[in-house]
Amino acid sequence: MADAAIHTEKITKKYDGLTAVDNVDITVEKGELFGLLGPNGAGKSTLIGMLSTMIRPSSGNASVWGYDIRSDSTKVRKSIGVVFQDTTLDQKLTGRENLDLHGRLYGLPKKLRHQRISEVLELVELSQWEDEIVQKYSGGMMRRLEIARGLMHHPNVLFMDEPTLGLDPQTRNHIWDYIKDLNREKSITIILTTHYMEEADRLCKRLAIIDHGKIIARGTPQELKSALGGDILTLELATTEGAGKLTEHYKANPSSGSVSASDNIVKITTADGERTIPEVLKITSQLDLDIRSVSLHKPTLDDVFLHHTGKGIRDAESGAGTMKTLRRRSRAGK
Ligand SMILES: Nc1ncnc2c1ncn2[C@@H]1O[C@H](COP(=O)(O)OP(=O)(O)OP(=O)(O)O)[C@@H](O)[C@H]1O
Repeated sequence: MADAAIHTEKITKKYDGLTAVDNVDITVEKGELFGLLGPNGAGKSTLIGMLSTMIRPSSGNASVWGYDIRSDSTKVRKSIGVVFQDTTLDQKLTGRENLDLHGRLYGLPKKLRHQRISEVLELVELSQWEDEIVQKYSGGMMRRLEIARGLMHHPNVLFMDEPTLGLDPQTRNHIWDYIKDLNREKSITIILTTHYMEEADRLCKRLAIIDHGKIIARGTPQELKSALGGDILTLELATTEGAGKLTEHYKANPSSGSVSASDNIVKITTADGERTIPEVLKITSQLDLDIRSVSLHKPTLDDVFLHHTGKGIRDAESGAGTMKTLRRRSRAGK
C-alpha cells in the first residue's frame, strides 16, 4: 500500500459518547478522483480532518502520500492542499494578498511565490480580479480563489470538503470543470466530500458511501448502481398504510423484485421495469390500494443509499440537525 495516495486502517474518531468515524478502511490510488458521499453529520469532514492532520484520530492508522499522519505530519501537510467547507479567506485582502499570505505560511521564497500566484490565478481564471478585495467576489469566485490557494505549494493530494456547497447550478458546473481538469491535466489526486449525489456521480472515478461514521458501500458510481440489479419503479400511494401493505406483499414474494419504502413511497427494483408496471398495478388493485403516481427510472446513487440504509440521503439529513448544518444552511440561504 506504500504506493497508494491514501491508505487508512480502522481509523476512528470518538467525541464523548459519539463515534464520528468508525473503523474506516479506504485506499485511494495516486491520480484518482475519489468521493466520500454521505448526508450531513455522516463523518466526512472528520475523516478529512484526520487525513489532513488537523484532527487527532482516537485509534487506527492512516498514511497520506506514504507518510504517517501521526509521526510524519509535517511531510503530510507539505504533500496536501485543503479547500475547506467554510471560507477561510480574508475578506479585507485582495485575491493576490490572500495567496501571498498562504505562500508565506508555507515558506515559499518571494520569487517563487509571485510566480505561483500568477500561475494559480490564471488556472482558475481570476487574474483580472487579483487586486480586488475578496469581499467584492461572488460565491463562485471565492471558491475558485480557495482552490487556487490550495494549489499554491504544488500539493500531490487535494482535499475538497463540499466544494460546491451553496453555489448555484451554473457555478457548480463551472467548479466541476476545474476539479476535473486539475485531476486529469495536472494529475492531482483529489478526495472530495459531498452530499450531492449528482456531484459524486458526475465527478468521481470511485466513491465510498458513508453513514453514521461507517463506510456502507464503495465502488465506481456505475458498479454501485448496477449492483441494485435493474430499473427502479417508484409508486406514490395515497397512504403510508397502503405503502406498508404493498411492501409486505413484495417481501413475501421476493422473486417479483426487491422493495423498500419511505412514508407513502414504495420503490421496487426490478430487471424489467416496463413489464413490471402492469403487474404492480394488478397487485395494488387486488389489495385495493390507491395509487397517486408511478414512475420508472434507472438507479441513482440515492437509490444505492436507500438500499443500504433504508432511508434516502435527504431523509438522513433531516435527522442530522447539528449546529454546523443549521449555520451552513442559513449561509446558503436554504
Ligand atoms: N468537535 C466536535 N465535537 C463533538 N462532535 C463533533 C465534533 N465535530 C463533529 N462532531 C460530530 O461528529 C459527527 C460527524 O460530523 P462531520 O462534520 O464529520 O460530518 P459530515 O459528514 O462532514 O457532515 P457535514 O457535511 O455537516 O460537515 C456529527 O454528528 C457531528 O455533530
